[in-house]
Amino acid sequence: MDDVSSSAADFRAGFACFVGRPNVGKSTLMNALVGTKVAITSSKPQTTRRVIRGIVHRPDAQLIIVDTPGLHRPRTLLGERLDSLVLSTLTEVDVIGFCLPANEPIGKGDRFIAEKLAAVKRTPVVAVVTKCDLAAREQIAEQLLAVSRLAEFAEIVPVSAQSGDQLDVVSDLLIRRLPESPPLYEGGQLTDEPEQVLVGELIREAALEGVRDELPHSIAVVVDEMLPREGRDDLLDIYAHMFVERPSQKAIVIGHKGTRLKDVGSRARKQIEALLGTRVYLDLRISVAKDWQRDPKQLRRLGFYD
Ligand SMILES: Nc1nc2c(ncn2[C@@H]2O[C@H](COP(=O)(O)OP(=O)(O)OP(=O)(O)O)[C@@H](O)[C@H]2O)c(=O)[nH]1
Repeated sequence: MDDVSSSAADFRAGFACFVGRPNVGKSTLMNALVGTKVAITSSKPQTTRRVIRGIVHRPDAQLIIVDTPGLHRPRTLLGERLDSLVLSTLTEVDVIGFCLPANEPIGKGDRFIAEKLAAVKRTPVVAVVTKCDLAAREQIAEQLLAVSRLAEFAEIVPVSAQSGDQLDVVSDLLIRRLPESPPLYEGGQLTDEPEQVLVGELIREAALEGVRDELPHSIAVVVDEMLPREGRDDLLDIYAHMFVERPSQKAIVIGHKGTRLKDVGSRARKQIEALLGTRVYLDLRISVAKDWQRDPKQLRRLGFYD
């Protein structure tokens, strides 16, 4: 049996979140740290709209990662809500990881976030220089220097989520800033995001595939129901609704004679089956919810709470 009393004394547990411009590799880094795919990654910005937690379990610590959407200037009501969500997350966590890619110069967006972070005085910020596999050694060195001039950071650490290089160092640096505390979650638990939300994200990801330029942020997904098929323990019925803002967008998602929608459904179904480890029947509908991004009532219905 483990000696619980002695290990509890040095155990650390707490919360971290990653911020950074869209597309800097926050979700990929979190997934790599946690070791399983819980957030959605894509090559286009702002796919992460919800706070998703992944948990790193170590013998000496438990690091609960809250993944935040890209911090950006508000453009729509949805944008404003996201930003206030991000800012309230920042004050609630024990440590913040500020991601800046190694292969792009520091820009306006990074400076904007650095300013916001400077206002959150209570929480230590570790600057994480991401995507180091994409940059040469000198470029990484220059970036580390540039980051050190950007603001005061508790630490600056280079990492590649792709190659796995320095992932353990990132964990260590974050964990060092957590309070001494017994574990907050049971062992083996990887995420406390309700499965329904993850399933919705997978569907949204499949629906955006190939049409991101036309419909960048105009698709929302609500999973109405997930339940085992009666008399079967190997099949799950999932009923989900996609919402777009205009009839023209609906036509794009459906495609010629419905071929695209069918394709979206089958791609999403495969991802969901991989996530849940069971066979899935997916009933996927699409509706127009006019200007849902600007309408507080619709936003609440679609799961974006105040
Ligand atoms: N080569 C390389 N690519 C990476 C690495 N980390 C992320 N990427 C790629 O960069 C792109 C963006 O990564 P995400 O993890 O979705 O970025 P994000 O910051 O979470 O983006 P938002 O959700 O838009 O805020 C994806 O195409 C990733 O595959 C890395 O370490 N190396």
